[in-house]
Amino acid sequence: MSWKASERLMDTIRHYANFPATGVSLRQMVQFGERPSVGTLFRASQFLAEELPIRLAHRVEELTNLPDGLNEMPSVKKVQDWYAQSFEEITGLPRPNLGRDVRDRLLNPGKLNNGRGAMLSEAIPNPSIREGQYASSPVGGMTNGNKKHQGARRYFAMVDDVGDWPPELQAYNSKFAQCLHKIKRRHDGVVTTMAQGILEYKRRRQRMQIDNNIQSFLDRFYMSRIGIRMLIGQHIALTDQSHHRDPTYVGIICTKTNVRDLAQEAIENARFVCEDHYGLFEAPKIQLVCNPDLNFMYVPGHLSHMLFETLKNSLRAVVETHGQDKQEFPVTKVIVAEGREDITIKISDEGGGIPRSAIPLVWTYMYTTVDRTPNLDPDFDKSDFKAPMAGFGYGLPISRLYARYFGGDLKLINMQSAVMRDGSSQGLAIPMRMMHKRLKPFEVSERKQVGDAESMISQERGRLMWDETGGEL
Ligand SMILES: Nc1ncnc2c1ncn2[C@@H]1O[C@H](COP(=O)(O)OP(=O)(O)OP(=O)(O)O)[C@@H](O)[C@H]1O
Repeated sequence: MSWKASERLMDTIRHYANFPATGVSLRQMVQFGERPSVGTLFRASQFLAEELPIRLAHRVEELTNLPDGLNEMPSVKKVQDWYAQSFEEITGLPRPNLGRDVRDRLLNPGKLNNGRGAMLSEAIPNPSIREGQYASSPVGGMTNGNKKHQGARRYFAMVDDVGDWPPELQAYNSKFAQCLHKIKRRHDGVVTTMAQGILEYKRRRQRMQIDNNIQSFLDRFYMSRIGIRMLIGQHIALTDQSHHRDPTYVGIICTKTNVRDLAQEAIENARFVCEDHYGLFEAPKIQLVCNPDLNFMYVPGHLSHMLFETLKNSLRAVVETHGQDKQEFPVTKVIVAEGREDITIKISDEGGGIPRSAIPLVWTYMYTTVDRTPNLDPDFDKSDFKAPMAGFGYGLPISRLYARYFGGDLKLINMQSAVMRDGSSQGLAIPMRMMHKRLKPFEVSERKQVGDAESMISQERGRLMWDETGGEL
């Protein structure tokens, strides 16, 4: 029998939705170091045991209140049930009964930092996000900028670790991590199931596109999901100390993410999917220009996702513009620029670009130029799921959320053009192309330049310490 939320549970969820979420900065996440102690992990578990239900409750509330019958779509209801069920599991997990001395010790920051522990300075707001851009207002009208509340709970707190901790702490830590693991699995299919829900809605209402309301709901919803999964993934990885880990990792954050290696891997994956999809002997080539020693602190999984999605788009555009039966395709270029403050990855292809009128649409969910959206059957998010070449219209908007999540951005610079048969005007120098594209897009297309879309992923380096999204996630 399928799970169903009781009225009592829904009441509790409504209560939690009154509280604002507390943002956690990347810097706080890496303060745990490679091997956090039982006490420190326990404090983090306590924080998450409150924070995650608050975030989940916001999502349940939002899903319940979706307009125009979207909340009634079977797939939307399914997602809502997942959130409610996960809420129930976390809040229902029995906490250990701790003696006074243990509780005091947990609050004692230890000897680090002159006895003040490793307390962190305030996170600064995420520069890529306007205040409240992805925030939903808590039901009771409290604002997200509720500093008093935010200051009261801390994700990272170093505790006095001299001596042993009672076994209940360790047992709770691993129970909590197991619970998070199960939740993470349950939510694997959220993006695709929501996509299915939007499809159901579009069919039912005979809509071609979704409106602004739904678009901003989805932006908030997926951004929140990135935050929740980041916290869950990080906590599971920190708790799992069973195997010897790479010393450059703190949880799922790599303090030395090597951009070239990641880009190379994404190129191979995207080319492989492209060959497979179009039945090509060899996918169009991709040239990578990157300093091999370029490292920065980041979540490698996020960067891989953005690169893979944008590269797939470029390859698809190149193949479809020039024809599947071509022997040689124009080379797509991936150029990684290392500035003092930013790392920018520019992907330029010669795949025909995007009509100007469609540019605003590429950022909307479910906009795709693929004729037939791949079938979304309920089990397709299982591990044998093969990444499709394209078709959901999720690649760009979700990748941009990933970029913004830690203060970066993803931009598309477009120069739509007809393909010149002789290909004579290829190969304009990049700085010029940039200038043309930014300042005089029409002039470029009048020249019928064969050089078409650029995706730019940028991330600020070095100072990655802001709140996930200024508090809401
Ligand atoms: N480099 C590009 N050149 C030309 N058109 C592009 C390029 N990148 C994206 N587009 C257009 O933007 C649309 C939306 O892209 P997006 O990545 O969001 O979705 P998709 O590729 O269609 O599907 P998926 O969700 O599976 O990635 C594409 O269908 C395509 O028409």
